[in-house]
Amino acid sequence: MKLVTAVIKPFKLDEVREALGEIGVTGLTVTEVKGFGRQKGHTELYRGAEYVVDFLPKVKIEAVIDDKQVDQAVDAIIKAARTGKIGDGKIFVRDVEQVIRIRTGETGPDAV
Ligand SMILES: Nc1ncnc2c1ncn2[C@@H]1O[C@H](COP(=O)(O)OP(=O)(O)OP(=O)(O)O)[C@@H](O)[C@H]1O
Ligand SMILES: [Mg+2]
Repeated sequence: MKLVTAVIKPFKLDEVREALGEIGVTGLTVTEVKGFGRQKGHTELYRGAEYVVDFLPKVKIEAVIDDKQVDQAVDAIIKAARTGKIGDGKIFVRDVEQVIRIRTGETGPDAV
């Protein structure tokens, strides 16, 4: 199992959620976050130097996904979240050791 974390533009949340739903992703956690990438959010020129003036609002989506579906999920996120403009976001993929469904005690991929 992998944890797929995507930081995206907030207005793309619905499209990404739908795209993940279509490929059978069963659960998601969504958090409002702020961040910056290579352009360092809004930048401002002051005496010839660029200064960071803000973090930009983004939405972070976290989904634990069976290994077999990870590539499909990443593709779906890219397709739904991409505008082609700067700040479209990033996707991080990490290994997940264990998942436990609290109600039933199921573990591993059955609990996802
Ligand atoms: N290296 C990173 N580590 C953690 N979070 C990051 C990293 N890079 C980007 N992010 C998060 O993703 C958001 C969107 O990043 P963004 O798409 O601007 O990346 P970028 O590398 O600047 O690409 P682009 O040139 O397309 O804008 C940031 O606001 C930040 O929250
Ligand atoms: Mg950027």
